[in-house]
Amino acid sequence: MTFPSLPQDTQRHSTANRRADALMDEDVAWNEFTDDRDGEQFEREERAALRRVAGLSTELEDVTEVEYRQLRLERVVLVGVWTSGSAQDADNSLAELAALAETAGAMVLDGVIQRRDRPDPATYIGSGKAQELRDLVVETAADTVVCDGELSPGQLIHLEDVVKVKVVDRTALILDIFAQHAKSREGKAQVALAQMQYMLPRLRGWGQSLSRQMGGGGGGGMATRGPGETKIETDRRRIREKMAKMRREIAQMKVGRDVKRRERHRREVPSVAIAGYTNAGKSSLLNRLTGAGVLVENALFATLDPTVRKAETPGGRSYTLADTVGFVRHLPHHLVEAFRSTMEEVGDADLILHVVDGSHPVPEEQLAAVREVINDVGARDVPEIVVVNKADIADEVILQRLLRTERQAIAVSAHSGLGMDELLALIEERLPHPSVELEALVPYTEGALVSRVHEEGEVLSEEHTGEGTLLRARVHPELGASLERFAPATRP
Ligand SMILES: Nc1nc2c(ncn2[C@@H]2O[C@H](COP(=O)(O)OP(=O)(O)OP(=O)(O)O)[C@@H](O)[C@H]2O)c(=O)[nH]1
Ligand SMILES: [Mg+2]
Repeated sequence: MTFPSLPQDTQRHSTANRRADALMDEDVAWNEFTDDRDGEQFEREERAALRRVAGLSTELEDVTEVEYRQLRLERVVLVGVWTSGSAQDADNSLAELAALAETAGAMVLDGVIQRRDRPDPATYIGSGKAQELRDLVVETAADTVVCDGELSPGQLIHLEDVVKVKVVDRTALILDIFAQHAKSREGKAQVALAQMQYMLPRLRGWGQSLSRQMGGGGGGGMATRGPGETKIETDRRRIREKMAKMRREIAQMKVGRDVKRRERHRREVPSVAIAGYTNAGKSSLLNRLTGAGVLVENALFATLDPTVRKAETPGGRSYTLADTVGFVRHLPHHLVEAFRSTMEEVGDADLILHVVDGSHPVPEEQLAAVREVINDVGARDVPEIVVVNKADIADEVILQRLLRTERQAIAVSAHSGLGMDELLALIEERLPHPSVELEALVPYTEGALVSRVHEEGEVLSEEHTGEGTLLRARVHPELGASLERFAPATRP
């Protein structure tokens, strides 16, 4: 499946801004939400009931599938609540939501932002504004509203009641993109686990709606409980069982990866992890540095499965270079949890290349969002080089600002190759040095050992003598042990 390119449509953005202005005034009546039912709700209950039937009639695997297939969005309107920061921040956040929606395959028709202290506990935006949003939905013939945040199950339902089309939140959208992009068995399992975690509390919404429909609703025992609710209990239990099974499977897959990683450790091959915000150019950088041929796409989260490639410093030392999952602001917590084992690659690295898109209006926000996750997976102490990418199209002022404020930063372009030699030299400099320094006179019959010193260690000097190769080098302890017997006889 291919994804549409990111929104270049300035027309749409200006429409979105106008809309945003129109809705920007403080909504004073934010707590006027009441639970009055006026008959309109049946429409929503009907929709919920329809979705429910689709889920009921199939196996549990299909509940997940059905629910997420329905997220294949068509015509969407975006809505955000702006609680803090500048108007520009709010616009950027909505522009990012637009990019996410388009990556998921949706057509973005319009976007609105409401300024308020906090999201409305009942309907996310204020109830008055929700009505205006309903008008916008009708006017644009949208079939879905996407909210720029994580909504409670109740908020989703109440807002659906007002706008009368499907409402999804940022979390569901990101989960959906991840589900579309995961390729490996481990990646797919991780996403499925996160989806189930997200769905679990949201099944309750259907339960309430069904019990109301059935005239239930009280806290009665078995006898008064509607059949729908019983079914939901069964579903919940089965989802929990499936989640437990999934966790076990993921833990097993992790064992395989850990073994490989331990092997690299034993041989002390240094590891470099490429981390960074989604679409920053991480895969492009990996390709440029190693010719790896990893999928590059102008879409968010093109890469979900970590690719590890072998690379060499200009001096000939081997190291591994790993491409990783991109980060995004407000990455759903379930996903961080689910991808924890993958993210541990970053925590375990000897060096992080933190790639940031220099052509973004505020790259600092992306740097901060990524560092939050890096800290979260316990990689705080791993040395970092900030690689400011897309220098070919970046604003010079922003580039200079980043290079000034970041401790160790370098401007590059994965496209043009600008800065690559400097970056390679910098990586070599920052890689950890092997711990054993020694001198060895290796006979010419042991050429393989000399090659290993070049590949796995650092050669400080090399001299070809009558008796063999005289090396001064830094190597890891294991290789040091193999070289012990060739220690040159100490001269008097
Ligand atoms: N102009 C310019 N574009 C670049 C550069 N590097 C990458 N891009 C473009 O940026 C987009 C994203 O590149 P990727 O390498 O897929 O980014 P990524 O960080 O791996 O993205 P995800 O895997 O989706 O998180 C693609 O359209 C690239 O062609 C660069 O140096 N200059
Ligand atoms: Mg990528």
